[in-house]
Amino acid sequence: MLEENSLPRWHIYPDQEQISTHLAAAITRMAAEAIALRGAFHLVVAGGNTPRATYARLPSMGRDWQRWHIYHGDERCLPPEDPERNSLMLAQTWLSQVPIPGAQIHTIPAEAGASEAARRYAAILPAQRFDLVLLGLGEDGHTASLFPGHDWGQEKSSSPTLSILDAAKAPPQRVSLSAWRLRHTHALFFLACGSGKQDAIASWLRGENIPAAVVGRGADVWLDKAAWPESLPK
Ligand SMILES: O=C1O[C@H](COP(=O)(O)O)[C@@H](O)[C@H](O)[C@H]1O
Repeated sequence: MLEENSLPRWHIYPDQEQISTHLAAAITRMAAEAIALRGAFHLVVAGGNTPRATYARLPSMGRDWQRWHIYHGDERCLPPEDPERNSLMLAQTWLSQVPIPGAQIHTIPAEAGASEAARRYAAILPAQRFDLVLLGLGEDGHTASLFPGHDWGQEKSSSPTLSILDAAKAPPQRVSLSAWRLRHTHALFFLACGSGKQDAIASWLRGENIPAAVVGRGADVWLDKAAWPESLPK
């Protein structure tokens, strides 16, 4: 269970190849545990580029696909066929190759615009905790589409989905699950690879008020050596 006040656990791997293999194995293990305990696996997926290699390993490692339910942590407000859509990346790397029922793949209808899509997505989210939330890390410390200097929806009373109209990273219009909804989960993983993530990791370790640190209290953080700040011991 996610501890409100505990520190993250840092898991450092030599390279992205190894991290992807171990992370895909951990996801499929958690799926098997959730299915054995609760009959289903409710997973929130990260967008961006970093998780591609992990997702590409899942078709050959996962099983019981009929019991998987997929949600997005965030989406960019672009047409569904735009190469920058997180849903397209997920379909191309993983979901088109496995028999998860279409009704259990919950894409954010971001092409409808941020406000409308956030409103519609809030209505389909389950009341119970997710089993696993997988998140990425932006170079500025953002996670999902929760950006520094914005409202992250940390309160239980906040809307579970947020519409973002002026994101610091393109495209400016996005939809994100709130910080509270992302933390309403049995387990929380972050994935960060590459030297571009060093500054964000250093801010997190210094205890700065960045979205990843706020959402990631008590999380497991999977990273490669290149993402670990050079000034700190590995
Ligand atoms: O814009 C986004 O950025 C983060 C990080 O992406 P990456 O390409 O650096 O891995 C991602 O986790 C988020 O889902 C995405 O929409």
